[in-house]
Amino acid sequence: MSAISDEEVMTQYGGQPSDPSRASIPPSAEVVLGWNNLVYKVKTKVDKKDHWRTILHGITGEARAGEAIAIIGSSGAGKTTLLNALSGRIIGGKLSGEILYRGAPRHPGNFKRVTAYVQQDDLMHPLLTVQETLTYASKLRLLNSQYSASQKSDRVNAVIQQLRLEGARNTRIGDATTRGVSGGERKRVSIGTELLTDPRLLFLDEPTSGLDSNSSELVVELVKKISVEQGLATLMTIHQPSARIFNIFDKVILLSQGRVVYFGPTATAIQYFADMGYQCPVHENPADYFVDIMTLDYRSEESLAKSKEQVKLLADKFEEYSGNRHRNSASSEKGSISQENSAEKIHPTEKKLPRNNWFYEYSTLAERDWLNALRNMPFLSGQIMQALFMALLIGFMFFYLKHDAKSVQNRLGALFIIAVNATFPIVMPMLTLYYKERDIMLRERSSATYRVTSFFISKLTTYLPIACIANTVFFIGVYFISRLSIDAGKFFIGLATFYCMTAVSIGYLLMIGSAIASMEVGFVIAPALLTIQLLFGGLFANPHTITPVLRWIRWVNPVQYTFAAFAQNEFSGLTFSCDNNMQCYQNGADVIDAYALGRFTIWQNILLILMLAVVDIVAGYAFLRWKAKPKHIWL
Ligand SMILES: Nc1ncnc2c1ncn2[C@@H]1O[C@H](COP(=O)(O)OP(=O)(O)OP(=O)(O)O)[C@@H](O)[C@H]1O
Repeated sequence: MSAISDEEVMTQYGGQPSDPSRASIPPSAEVVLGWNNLVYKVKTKVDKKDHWRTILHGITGEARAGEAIAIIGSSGAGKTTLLNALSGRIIGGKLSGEILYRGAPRHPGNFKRVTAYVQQDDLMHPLLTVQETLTYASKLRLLNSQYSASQKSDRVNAVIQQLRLEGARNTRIGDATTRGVSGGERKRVSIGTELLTDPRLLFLDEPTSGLDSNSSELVVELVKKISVEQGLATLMTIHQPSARIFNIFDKVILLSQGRVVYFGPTATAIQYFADMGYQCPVHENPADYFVDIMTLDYRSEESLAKSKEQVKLLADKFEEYSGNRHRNSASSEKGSISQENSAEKIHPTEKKLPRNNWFYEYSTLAERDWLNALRNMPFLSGQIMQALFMALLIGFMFFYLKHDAKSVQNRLGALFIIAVNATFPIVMPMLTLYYKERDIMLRERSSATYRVTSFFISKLTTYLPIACIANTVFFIGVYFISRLSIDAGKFFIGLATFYCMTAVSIGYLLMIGSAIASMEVGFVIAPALLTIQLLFGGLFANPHTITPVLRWIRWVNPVQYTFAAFAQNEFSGLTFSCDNNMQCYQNGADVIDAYALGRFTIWQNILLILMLAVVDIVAGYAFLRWKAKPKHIWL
């Protein structure tokens, strides 16, 4: 990392940049992105009436190849909104104006291919190493028609080298609970996954937030260097950069209250403000000084009015300076009056992007999912340990069932608990995993990385076998310790029924996790619905006696079908010895009749369970598709 002394920094503002990598971009460099008179409004409520609040007021500018531009402003100035508008990621509200990519209107599908967006929070798989993260990203994002496997691997190595990640190559990403790479390295991996595709435009939202000054400087320096080397146009929002970081940028957009107060070379910013009477003190960080003079001062009514006036004056002066004032205000008016004429447009369907074939995508995702699952020891051991523990507990609770009258209740109890064990212990831990992975998927999908189907099927084919393995341990344990019918046919039919119930639970968790955006809400709804399944499962209340208003629940209750199948399977052919003078069930058929569990045959019950599994899985997929659908406003 090249070190710049503070004095050098100070002298550079008025003079020539000293580092060749920071040389000004030639004016002949291609304009990669141009934007003209961007106006963005959102609907808010004022005194219970709808009111359109303008967030961006007619913003104009351009980004050239090789140029790194900082968007600076105080909190709420509109930095992220501007970045999102330029990168095509605005959701809701009305956006008008013009954005051109290499002089032509953008097409959502094509634009995504040439842009990279690094979000503020780095959502990545914590158990994968840096190398694995980048390798899977390269497999998923680079087209097989353009890159061979070895070229993909070369690309990963090049990015690791460019972003100085060699030392962390084999370190896991980590998260709040597992130690992994440092914050700076994590940010660089995030940037690396975006750079793999060799984009023409790079957007970064607050890439230095949460990093110490050295890591922040390294991130910005590397981004600048890569921009120059690859002819990338880079735009990043940044909150009060240090003087050294400020100096790395070629240009700066100073935003206040959604208006541009300055857009131009970083090197001339000090002089520009000095000419207006705002001289940055010699030892003050210019970025701090600029943010200071363009921030509203809420300490008193008087100071607020004064600062508002100052911001207005600065923005007006800049409009005058840039020669855009007349055009901007005229079009801005037009934008605010005419909704119909605004360029607001939501593209529900994007032009089809070239993609790798479905099976390649699926197998890459499934490989990544299995790797993550096998490394997730707390989860895996938790699943197996709970299966073992519950098998022992329930097995010994109903230890060595006999064939007397008392065994009927115990047999029913054991069968019901087996059915229930395919619900809560499967759904709750896997739902936590699914929520995390779904969010990573939504992030990765926003860069058009892969299809929703390949993600969804990959999850299904990872979760289901893991749940079935844990459930097999449980089933074998309970079955033989409690000594349910020792008959191979009955054992395997019972196990098959149990697997079907497990499939319903996996479908159910995928449905809840896809339909309900918030994990907190999902964690309230999922157990509540499972409890209803349990209550109406056929053991606590006889289905025939339940009030007709609630009786329909049995039709959609997999626990009831599972319990009925288990009971028929277990009780068929059993006879019970009754004590003298005691009323009791003579045989299994009496039990099935008494509990109204014989409405459907075993195979019909299994079919109904499978149908419910399919309904849950299809509904889960439909919800996820709907969630993953881009809802961006496009210009
Ligand atoms: N969809 C929206 N609905 C309502 N208000 C919005 C919306 N989008 C942005 N805003 C408002 O616009 C202003 C600018 O938001 P933006 O996130 O762009 O600010 P920022 O400069 O990035 O701030 P920070 O540095 O705090 O992230 C804020 O006051 C924000 O509340």
